[in-house]
Amino acid sequence: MLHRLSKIGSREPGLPPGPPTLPLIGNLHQFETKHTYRKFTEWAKTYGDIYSIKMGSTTGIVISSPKLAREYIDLRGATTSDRPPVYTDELISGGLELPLSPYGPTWRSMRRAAHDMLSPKACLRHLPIQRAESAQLMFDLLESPQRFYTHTSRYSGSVITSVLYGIHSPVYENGLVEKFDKFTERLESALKPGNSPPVDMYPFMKYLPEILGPTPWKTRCKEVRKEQREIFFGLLDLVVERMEKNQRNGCFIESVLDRQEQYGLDRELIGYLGGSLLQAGNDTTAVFLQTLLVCIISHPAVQRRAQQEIDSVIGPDRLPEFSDFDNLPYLKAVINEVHRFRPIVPITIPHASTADERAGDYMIPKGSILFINAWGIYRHEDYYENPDTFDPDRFLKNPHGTKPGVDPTGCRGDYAFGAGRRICPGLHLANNSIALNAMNLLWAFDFTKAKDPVTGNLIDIDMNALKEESVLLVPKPFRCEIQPRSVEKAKMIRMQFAAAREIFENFEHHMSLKSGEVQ
Ligand code: HEM
Repeated sequence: MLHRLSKIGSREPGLPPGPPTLPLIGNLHQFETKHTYRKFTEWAKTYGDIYSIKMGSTTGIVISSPKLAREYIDLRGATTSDRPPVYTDELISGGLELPLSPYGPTWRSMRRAAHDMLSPKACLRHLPIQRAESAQLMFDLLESPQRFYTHTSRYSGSVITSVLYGIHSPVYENGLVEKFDKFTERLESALKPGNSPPVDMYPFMKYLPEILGPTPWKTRCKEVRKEQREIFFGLLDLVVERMEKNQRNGCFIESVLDRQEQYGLDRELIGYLGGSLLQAGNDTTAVFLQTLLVCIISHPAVQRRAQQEIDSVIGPDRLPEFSDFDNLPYLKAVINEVHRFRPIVPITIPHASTADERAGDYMIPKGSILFINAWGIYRHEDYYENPDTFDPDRFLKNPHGTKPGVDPTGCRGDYAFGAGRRICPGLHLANNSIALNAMNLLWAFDFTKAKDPVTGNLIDIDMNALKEESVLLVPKPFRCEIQPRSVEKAKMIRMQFAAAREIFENFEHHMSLKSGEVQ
């Protein structure tokens, strides 16, 4: 027994190398949960593209090159697509939230249904919603530019509530999107590793506190579970109610309810399927758009060049169309560079292995946690010239943005969306939103640093100021100036927004239903 205890935390023979460990805790003392991606990237410079860390008795394998991500995650999907157990999530959602659910039949049924809404072809059907919502985003920015933060959040949330539940969210404050954002903060706090004992690494701790006294972290999980179920199943009931009143609008949950036997999903799973897509898709696009703004305001020459390209292809007399994006190589390069420079989920969501695997001379044991270090991949000096510099041109010189002569195996622009069988299923929907809004916003507005009212000096944006509580890299709200580029463009935006009413009406039936607290 003592011998077994003394081995906890130490690196077993055959594992890839890694930082020195301490008994019982392994490497846990060496990284804070807040900026794990930075520590993981620093270690990759010392221990290589694949190394191991110990977290108690659990083994973590950190992968920090495109080649190895392809080899171990993409190509070995059959054994590297599980998720590590998260006890707090089990208490909250019983493992039914798609992004954290174990790799198995339930995950497969949910993922198959999600694909029917999120495949590239299905996403073309969602473009009218995205166009209308983007028209509202531009209108909102004309009316109250200083609230660009909540406007982008409303955009992102309203697209996903419209596509999933057929619910347009016309305002942020006191509406469904704000309610859900606030709930997400409570959920993230309940799931945050430091906010509960490390029960996943030391499972006996699950039972200890109950013997010793109150367990506020468990109480918090129960409260979050109750709130989550009220939201998820409240939204599901709203769709059912609307269908009973013959007020269908072709949303995703309607089609899942129509085909629930074919998908093998009961009411419980449909509730969690819709809810987890809402959870995963609600704020991610907004965070990307906020990050894009941070980057272009801090790099005015990049903004000017993207606007010049848009002006030469689209001109001042019409708004951009989705099809214009193919003719805007520099804007595409800017978007790729934002994903590379600041992947908003910097170590993606950890995968877990379900069988022993060999990695060259090393062993990856079954049950290891696999970290795809997207931040480290995109900061890899063998692959990228000056990786810490924001430079969209790298993607014009090479489709992967890499240095000349680099082996392109595994090089992709979308590690920000993860890898393998768990890769983000929302990436096509997100990419369409990003393309549309990047074109619209840069066609319509100039984004500049704010001026200090006293000194008149321009106020720099601190690119490293991030919201502490989120698991995503979310820029802290920052000050900036947003001006329409001409009076004529402002007029066109107002007309486009007025025309969008026709689309929105179809997604506002819920406002006449009795469960009308959803706004
Ligand atoms: C810029 C926007 C987005 C980014 C950067 C992003 C990023 C990610 C990442 C890194 C993962 C983990 C992948 C892995 O485990 O390898 C993920 C998973 C997921 N994302 Fe996204 N995402 C975005 C937008 C969306 C949207 C709009 C939706 C929904 C419509 C969505 C739904 C999901 C779901 C359901 C999963 C879990 C997949 C699974 O475990 O099988 N995401 N996303």
